[in-house]
Amino acid sequence: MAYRALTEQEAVEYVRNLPNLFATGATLASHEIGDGNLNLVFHIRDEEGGKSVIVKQALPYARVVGESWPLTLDRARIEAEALQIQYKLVPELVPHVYHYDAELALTVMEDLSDHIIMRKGLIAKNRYPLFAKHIGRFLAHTLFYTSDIGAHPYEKKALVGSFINPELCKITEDLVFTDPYEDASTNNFNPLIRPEVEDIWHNAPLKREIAKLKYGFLTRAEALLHGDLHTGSIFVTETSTKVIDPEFAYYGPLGFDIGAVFANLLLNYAAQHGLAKNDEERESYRAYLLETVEDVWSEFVSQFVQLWHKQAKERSAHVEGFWQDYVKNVLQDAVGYAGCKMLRRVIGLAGVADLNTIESDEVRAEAERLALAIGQALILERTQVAEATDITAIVNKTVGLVHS
Ligand SMILES: Nc1ncnc2c1ncn2[C@@H]1O[C@H](COP(=O)(O)OP(=O)(O)O)[C@@H](O)[C@H]1O
Ligand SMILES: CSC[C@H]1O[C@H](OP(=O)(O)O)[C@H](O)[C@@H]1O
Repeated sequence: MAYRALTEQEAVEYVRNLPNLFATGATLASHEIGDGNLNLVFHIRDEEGGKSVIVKQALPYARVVGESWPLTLDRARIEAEALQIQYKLVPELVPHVYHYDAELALTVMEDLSDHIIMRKGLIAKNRYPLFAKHIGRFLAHTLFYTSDIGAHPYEKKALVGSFINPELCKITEDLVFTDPYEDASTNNFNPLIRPEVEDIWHNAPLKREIAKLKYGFLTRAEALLHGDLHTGSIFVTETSTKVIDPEFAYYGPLGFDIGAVFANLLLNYAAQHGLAKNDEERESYRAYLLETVEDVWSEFVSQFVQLWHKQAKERSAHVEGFWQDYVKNVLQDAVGYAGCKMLRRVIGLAGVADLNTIESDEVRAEAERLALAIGQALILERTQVAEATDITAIVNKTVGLVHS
């Protein structure tokens, strides 16, 4: 069937014709529930039997802007293939793909509506005791087994070829690494923080460090990344974690995915200025978020190093001292990328609900100033970071400076 964007009814007819999903004649209800920046997402449910699926379809443009921003449909293939690779590595942490249709650029997958999008959960100040363990495992396994250390050299090169994702990478290159640091037309920030934003535009040492981080993103094909691992791409419950939406997947530096997780926890940390009901609640939730950042790193590193010792295919992996140097670089990259991702969410095109749900412009501006200060400190101080507690120290020091 030639490409066209489906209506809710057409999505029902589409899944009805797929084998082994719904009983013949089932009454299927369909709702378009997409709230992301790019695609259509249909939730389709058998009203009697209760079974449900998700149909995600790429539009030939970026939904958030409209037809004036054309965007490749190949992102649906990238997403479906990345989900399938991740599912093989960590099946409990990724939705099951039932069907992929290249012509229609759509994927039919497991419905995760019994989970909550983590960003919403953090805004509600929920705590997820197993999240760090789960996401540490997701990161360690997906990054290790697709890297030059854990994959066969031919397999790795073939994967690099399949995941050339130029248009989606260009979005990241522009929106994460370029536009926020100059007076770009895509920027969209609270007018009250213009002085702080202009300081960033004129901060030459900061821009030099961001240029280095961007160059790493452009050139270092280290592992198959999720590519956009923010808390809006993670579904959670108290006992389960599922990672969705890897349409930005490509071969890049490992620290980029880990940094995305750090950044989004720390954006919520900054937003607690306006989200928490009182000082006690704010401090307690912030402590939880910092502890989670540390736990994500320690879970990742312990699982990654274990895989390295037991499963490495690359012989140089066993050269004395190499794994320690490698892991230190990943942490410092993650800290730098976290900083860029914090700055882009405050200054650039696509903001985050954690900050945007703060109603008062003045209170939101205070939270945004803190996010900008933390982001800059992470970028500038990343090369001194040797363990995750150093991230906590940078955040605490920055909070002290902002409030002194
Ligand atoms: N597998 C799924 N199960 C349940 N809901 C989903 C699923 N995938 C996506 N959604 C819903 O659709 C929304 C947008 O999905 P997402 O993949 O983030 O789209 P986009 O690529 O446009 O950002 C999510 O926030 C979530 O509410
Ligand atoms: C014009 S795309 C902006 C922004 O949206 C993507 O996120 P998502 O698809 O999860 O909403 C990605 O972060 C892009 O940078």
